[in-house]
Amino acid sequence: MGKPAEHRGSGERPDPVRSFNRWKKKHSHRQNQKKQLRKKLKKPEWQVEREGISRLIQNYEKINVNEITRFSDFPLSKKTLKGLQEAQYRLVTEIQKQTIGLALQGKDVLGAAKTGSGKTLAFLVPVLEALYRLQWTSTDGLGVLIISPTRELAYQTFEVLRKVGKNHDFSAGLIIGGKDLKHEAERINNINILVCTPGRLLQHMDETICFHATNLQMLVLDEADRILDMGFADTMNAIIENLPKKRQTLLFSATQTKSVKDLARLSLKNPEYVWVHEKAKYSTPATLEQNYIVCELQQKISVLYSFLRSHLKKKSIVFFSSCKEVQYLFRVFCRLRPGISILALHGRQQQMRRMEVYNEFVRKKAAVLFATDIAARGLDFPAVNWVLQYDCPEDANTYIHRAGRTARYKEDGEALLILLPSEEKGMVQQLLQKKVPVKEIKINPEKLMDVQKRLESFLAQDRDLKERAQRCFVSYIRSVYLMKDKEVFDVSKLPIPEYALSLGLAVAPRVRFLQKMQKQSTKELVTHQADKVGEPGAACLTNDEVEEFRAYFNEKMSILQNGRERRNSSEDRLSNDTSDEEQEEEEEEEEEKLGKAKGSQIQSVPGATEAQKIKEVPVEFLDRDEEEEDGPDADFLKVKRHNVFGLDLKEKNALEKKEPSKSKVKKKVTKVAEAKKVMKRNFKVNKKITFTDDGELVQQWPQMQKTLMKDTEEDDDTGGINLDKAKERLQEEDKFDKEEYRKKIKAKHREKRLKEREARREANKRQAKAKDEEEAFLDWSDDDDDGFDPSTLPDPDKYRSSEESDSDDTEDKISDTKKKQGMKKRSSKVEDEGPTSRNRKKAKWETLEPLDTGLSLAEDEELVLHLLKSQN
Ligand SMILES: Nc1ncnc2c1ncn2[C@@H]1O[C@H](COP(=O)(O)OP(=O)(O)OP(=O)(O)O)[C@@H](O)[C@H]1O
Repeated sequence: MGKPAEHRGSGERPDPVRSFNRWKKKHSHRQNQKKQLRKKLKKPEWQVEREGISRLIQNYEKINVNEITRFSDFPLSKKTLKGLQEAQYRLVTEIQKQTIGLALQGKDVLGAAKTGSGKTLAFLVPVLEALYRLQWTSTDGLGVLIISPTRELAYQTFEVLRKVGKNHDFSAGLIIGGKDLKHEAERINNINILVCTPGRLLQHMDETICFHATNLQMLVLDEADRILDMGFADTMNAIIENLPKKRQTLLFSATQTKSVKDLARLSLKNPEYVWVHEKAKYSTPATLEQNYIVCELQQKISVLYSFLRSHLKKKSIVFFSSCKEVQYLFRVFCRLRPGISILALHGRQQQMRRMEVYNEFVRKKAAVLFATDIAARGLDFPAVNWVLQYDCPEDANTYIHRAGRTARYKEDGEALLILLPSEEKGMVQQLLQKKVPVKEIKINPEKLMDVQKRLESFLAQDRDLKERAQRCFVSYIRSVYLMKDKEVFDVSKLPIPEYALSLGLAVAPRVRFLQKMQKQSTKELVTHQADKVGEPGAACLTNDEVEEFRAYFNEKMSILQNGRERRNSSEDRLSNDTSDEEQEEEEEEEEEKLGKAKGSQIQSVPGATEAQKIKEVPVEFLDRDEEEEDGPDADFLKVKRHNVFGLDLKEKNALEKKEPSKSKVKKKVTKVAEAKKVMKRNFKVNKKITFTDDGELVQQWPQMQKTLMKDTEEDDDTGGINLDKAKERLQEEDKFDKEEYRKKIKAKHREKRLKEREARREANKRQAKAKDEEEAFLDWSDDDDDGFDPSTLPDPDKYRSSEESDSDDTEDKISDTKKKQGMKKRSSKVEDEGPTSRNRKKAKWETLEPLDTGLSLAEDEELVLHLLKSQN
């Protein structure tokens, strides 16, 4: 093949193998020559890299934001671009487009963009490029510090960094606490890019000897406004003190801080402020549908349950205001079995558990995550359909971050906010001001499932769960009480007893801070009134004014009074800080006084069943099959589009107000009135009676007064405490007790003497029998001598005191006396023995106190004479 036909026949065909070998030789020679030439011309790798870097730096100035659509349009290193491509990031988002260029140019940047818009890459790409530019190595130490407000967010950022930076040679570390500090300290010095939480970082700055940040090139604050707010202020100040002033700083958040003070603290140099959605109509993603419902506090659990039942195939996050709420409701909902897997994430969990939950929720397709605000910022759980804000967020910014856990990067999502009637006005106003488009929707009352009874039964069976419910109760009320925005959060408007019932608690636990608040407001009121009275020319209070004051006071204090009433139940006592019992007692005393001052204004807690009735009005009980699917319940919130039933919760509540239930119109009963009622009926409250073995009745509580004074009956009718009378009565009681005690002791002594006499008589009889018996006894005493231990002897002092204190021990003491008599006998035997042994025994006995037989002197003498006689 390949040769002309005429040559074939002639036989001069060249050998193809030979010609190939010839060609091969030539070719390889040429290749070798080329190689050698290239080798001569080739620059070292570092040099090539450096040249590449300088080309990149030159291109930084040429970056034109308008021309950028892809990451590759930026002058980025091949290693970074490769990492981005491998992670499927090609097109840039708006915040990435606008900030990466500025950051590459070495400027300080404040970047703000809606949730889920890709801020993480907007700072990670410049981070990698910054160190690449400087050809950073592990020996150069810490080059970039990325601070996140929560452990989960730091972990997530670290994971993204690992993904996009995998082609670089830098070392990256995650320092978030919950792990061994020593273990971290060993590695921290080799880390080039450190992702951390503020607290743990400061701990290392303080405690890890070799750790320093003197070479730091860049500081990144993710969720900057959160990190710079009051909660982290001190920690951040301390961290910043340890950082070099000459560095680049990047701040990112969906809700940006503009506080000049904060920025000055961070020593930013002419920062570039980039708020990509500043001119957008809304501050939340366009793909996020946002609604709110208004419902009573006591209905919330049922609303949540009904919501979950109607979204069984969705992925949702439910936000609560406190860890203890999450802890309790997580347990309760697991028991309620709504038909969807439930997870809980809060700050009181162990770090390992937090990570497990985080990863589990990332993996799940349909699940619900009960979380506190630690999950509100930055977390990027994939494909979350719903965000339900069970408790009203602290402010509009918190709302934006929470809601932003759904509808991320071009995805759809829905957010539902549950508001109490008292929170609605203030919160909705704030949201609208922040350009958050929220609409009110209604719950379909027919789909609302009441779970209170089930909760009650869970709590009746499980004491631990009950305690959790109590903690949840206090914790929620405290969270409302501590909120800064008093226009939205008014603790005095919370229906406390009804809320307790809705958690399954029959009695609302005591809430100490409310009591303190009560005291404070009382003081304020009193001073206010006193000022009024003290004013020159101020008229004395009229009856109307007194009534007005009462009404005002009543309204303000009703919650606190309810709390105090409940506190009387010892079983349901729940103290927030149980450290100071005395103080508690003082407080109780003061409150007693306060109670007296308030007189008949004290409002009683509505009975459990009554409150339940009120609560149950708008709720329909639907006993549904646990395993029911999405279908039948799916229209739980559909009424947002059409209020098909023409009746919403608000209207129902209004109806309720028009036709108040019996419990509502019921006259308020004061403690005094209740006590009088009880007395009239001649009841004895809280009386504990036990029966002795002989069937005798013994009243254990309240302790019976033994010295009944004649005027007791009269006194009781007057109500209150007459201190003088009480004192007298106590003294009388004291005398009576002493007298009784003396009698008891005398009787005991008498009994003892009789027994002794009896014993002596017996002994006389026996002596008369024979001397042999006596010798036998003495022999036994001698045999036992070696094993004798003086410590077994009764302590005469003890004997005396115990004799006085406990009559039940009489028998033992008598036997002790007998032993002592035995000892006396033994000692007389010792007299008969040789000098050495006698001395030894003596040494033993010398340590003993003179024995007290418990007999009178005459009787003792008689006994001794008798014994001597019998020995002779
Ligand atoms: N250029 C991109 N191309 C494709 N996906 C991207 C890009 N940038 C970011 N994403 C994806 O968008 C999602 C949201 O990104 P990111 O978590 O950075 O948002 P964020 O703005 O920081 O949100 P938040 O304000 O809630 O913290 C992530 O899943 C991320 O992988």
